[in-house]
Amino acid sequence: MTDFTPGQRWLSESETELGLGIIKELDYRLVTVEYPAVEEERTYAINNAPLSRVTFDTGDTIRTEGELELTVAEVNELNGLKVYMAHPAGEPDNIQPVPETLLGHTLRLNSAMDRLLSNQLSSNRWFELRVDALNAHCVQQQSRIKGLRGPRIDHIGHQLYIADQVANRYAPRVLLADEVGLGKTIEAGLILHQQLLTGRASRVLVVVPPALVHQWFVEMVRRFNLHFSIFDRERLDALQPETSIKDMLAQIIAEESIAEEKGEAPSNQDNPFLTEQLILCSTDFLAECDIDELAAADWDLLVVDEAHHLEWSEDAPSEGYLRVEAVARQARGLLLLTATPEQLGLESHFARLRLLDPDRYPSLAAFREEQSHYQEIAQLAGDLHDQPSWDADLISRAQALLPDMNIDDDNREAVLAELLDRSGPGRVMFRNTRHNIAGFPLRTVHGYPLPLPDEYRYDSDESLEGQLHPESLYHDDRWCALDPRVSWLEQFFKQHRHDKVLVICASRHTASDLHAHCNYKLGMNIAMFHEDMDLIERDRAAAFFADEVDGAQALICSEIGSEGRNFQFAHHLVLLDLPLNPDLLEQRIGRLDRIGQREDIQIHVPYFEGHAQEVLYRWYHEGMNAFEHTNPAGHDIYLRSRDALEPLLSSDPEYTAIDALVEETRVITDELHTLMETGRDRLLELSSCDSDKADALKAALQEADDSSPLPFMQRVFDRYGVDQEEHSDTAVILKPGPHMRDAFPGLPDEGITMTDDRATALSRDDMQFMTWEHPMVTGSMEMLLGEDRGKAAVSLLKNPRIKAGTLLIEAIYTVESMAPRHLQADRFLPCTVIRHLLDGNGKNISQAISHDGLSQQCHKMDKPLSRKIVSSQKPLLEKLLKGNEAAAAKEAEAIIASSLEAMRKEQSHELARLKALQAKNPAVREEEVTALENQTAQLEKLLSNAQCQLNAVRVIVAGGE
Ligand SMILES: Nc1ncnc2c1ncn2[C@@H]1O[C@H](COP(=O)(O)OP(=O)(O)OP(=O)(O)O)[C@@H](O)[C@H]1O
Repeated sequence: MTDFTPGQRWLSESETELGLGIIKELDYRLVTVEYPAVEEERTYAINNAPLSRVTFDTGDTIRTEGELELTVAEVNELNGLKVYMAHPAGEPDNIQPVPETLLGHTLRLNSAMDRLLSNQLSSNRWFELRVDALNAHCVQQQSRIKGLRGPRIDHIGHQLYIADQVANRYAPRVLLADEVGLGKTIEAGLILHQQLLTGRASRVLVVVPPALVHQWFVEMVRRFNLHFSIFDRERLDALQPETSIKDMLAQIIAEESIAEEKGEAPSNQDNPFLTEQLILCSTDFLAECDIDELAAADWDLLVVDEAHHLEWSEDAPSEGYLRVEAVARQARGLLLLTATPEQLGLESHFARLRLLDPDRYPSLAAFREEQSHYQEIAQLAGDLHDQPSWDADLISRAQALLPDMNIDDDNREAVLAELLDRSGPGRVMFRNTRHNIAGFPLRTVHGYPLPLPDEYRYDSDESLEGQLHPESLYHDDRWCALDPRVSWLEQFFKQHRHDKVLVICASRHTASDLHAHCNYKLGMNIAMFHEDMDLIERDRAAAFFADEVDGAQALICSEIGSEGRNFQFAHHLVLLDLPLNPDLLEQRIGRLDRIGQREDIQIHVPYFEGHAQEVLYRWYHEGMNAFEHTNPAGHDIYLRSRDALEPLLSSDPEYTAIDALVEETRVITDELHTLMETGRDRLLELSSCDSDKADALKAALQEADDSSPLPFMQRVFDRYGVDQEEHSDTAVILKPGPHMRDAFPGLPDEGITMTDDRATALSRDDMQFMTWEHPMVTGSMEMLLGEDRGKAAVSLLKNPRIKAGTLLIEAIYTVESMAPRHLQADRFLPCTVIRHLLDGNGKNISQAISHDGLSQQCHKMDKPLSRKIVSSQKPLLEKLLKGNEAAAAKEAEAIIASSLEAMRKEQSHELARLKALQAKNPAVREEEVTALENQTAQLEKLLSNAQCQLNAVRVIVAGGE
């Protein structure tokens, strides 16, 4: 077993990018290593920790924490720790003791050169595979469309645009508010995928209504390869260690008293939410769990779906809102999803925006005030967007709204972005509408007036609920026998025998009575979906409805079926009653009117004549045209027509009064639509999608699809012993081969079928979609690059035009910064490859001969001969490689300088924005400005210290023909 001593310096063999580790803790089984350069820790099993001890010998150069470079003159050891006696170059008398604990945390490794010179050689093929993996890794890291190419989705412009805008942000906080069914879940998935793939996030909590837990879980695995753990009460109980109450109390008291002594919050180490990185839970679970514990679980991103339920008012914020707020305050990033952000009114909408960006939205009064200027801003933003010229009038209007900004000819785009950000809903909210996306199916409504049965003639003092849903006053299903909607539905099912029909009604009692009636009395086979069923029953019902061959013709669901679910395979929607809330109506229609719907949508509304139901039907249809078109102003229309509407919902409304209501509603609708189209919605349209950029993204993704990883992976499979079998033109079957020594990333024992063709992947859920972002591909690249194989090789060059015996060196350097993940330094400096090809005089001739061209002529050289060549040429090889270090470093300097420039530009822009907000809003604290400045200083230091390392080297000896 290896002997570890706290304080010793070790290097992770598989993750050298962590820098020089320091042994922090040990027990009989585990060793914990701290990596100060990246502020991370790892714990390994002692008996197979992938660690190498780092020590230095006399004559070596060491670097101290304070970046002092010293030459080792003598090495001493004290209690298992090295103490280096070292001096600055050229000052041999100035000896200073340097305990190894004080060594710098980054390490300039030259393992490729060391391996070459010590004759630890790999074959030519391993070298080529390593270089190809390295190049591919760098291309992926530098790609503009990183994170967008792997998901199994169609390329839809507005989604890609939003994902691209948001995913590249540091700890994004946004409201995804596209209209119903336009793909908010997909946008959130794209953002998560990108953030996780780049390491910007690693801990994610997703909270969704109970009815959507399973759908989210499946969608995340199927489309994004993201495996969430579902947390519920049972899982939490199972995670709690069995402790007696006495032990538990003793433990709590002990922890609290220690924490109190140290003035700290209680320890997080038993927090059950830290046991998984990706957690999915329902809003019900959120309502009952220990919210402090959940909030303390160090989330990089919190995602809340159907966020319109977070109700808030200045005096009485809802419990649900407060709980989300508790987690959102501590989580670094936050994504809120809702198609109907104003469903519960402006206050709640404001409160959600404030959760996202408290600096930008300090008070409700200021928000109201800001909204009143939207038209003026939208006018200017629209002119900036539409007009080619940048005339004096436009400049002076822009200057008036952005007084602190330097406005000139070159920064038109920046001015528009700044305007949308500071004065419009800009950076925080995205909303795409059917109005700005072409290609959606038509919606047609069919009203069916039916006679009101005498049994439903209630007094006018009956509750609104009773008037709207007369069947709800029955305690059993007798109403089914007398309600003409039921016999109408029966006929409807018969006439549409071959169509799928979704039936939505408000209450679970109505749904289950109707279901029982259709199934047991009429002998039909219909599915049901309501809140009293457990999650598994509901998902089974939805799957039964979706089944094209043996499935149910219809699904009858209560209001919970109107949110989030995907039923676009049906195009007939029956609304057995109508909700009072226009946004809820939009949610209902949205089950069918969503991406993937291929037919025009038929909405069927049976209603009672001369009854509240007719009032609602006409109010929606004739007053605001809400069935056939999405209605962005629904909530406001409701607020303004409520006083005229509600009295008519009691019994026997006058027709003249209904006509008047309809007319009044039409006027209000026109007015509000015009206001929105020229104000808020125009601003949102400008900030939510830029079609040129979306088209460019689609084109880039198409190009990326054309460069499949399959040829590279086939070489990897060969090297690691994975069996490959052709499945079809576009797919391959992979299985562990008999000679495979270790597990291969992402390859199950029973094998897997993969396709690199997007269309096949979209139609075949049983296949994995192989892209450069698939976990099998990223995992095998990580495995390959973490190995020593391929770092040093010797090969034989067969080219008749090159004299036999000619020696070349192909040196592959990488430039990378070593920085804590939270700084995301790779935004500015992604891993970059520098290739030099040296001739025998040390001249770099890489421009003349490419790596691929050279590789075609490079062949295997047998091991004994390779070793002989290295041994005999060692001084020359060392001289050439050491001599070239300065040239490589110079090239790296230019790369580092441009990364520094990009970083300074971006950080100063952020700082200017924050200061501008601060001027407008005293809630922007000085500490935030200081934090940003500190972050910039840290990035400045870390990027300046980025290293250029020899990552792989090949000696090439020409051998004639
Ligand atoms: N890019 C895409 N490729 C393939 N399918 C997609 C894509 N975008 C959306 N879909 C499908 O369209 C449907 C609607 O998408 P999604 O559920 O993300 O919409 P939403 O805006 O979240 O809906 P809601 O407003 O109802 O919550 C889903 O079935 C989804 O799988």
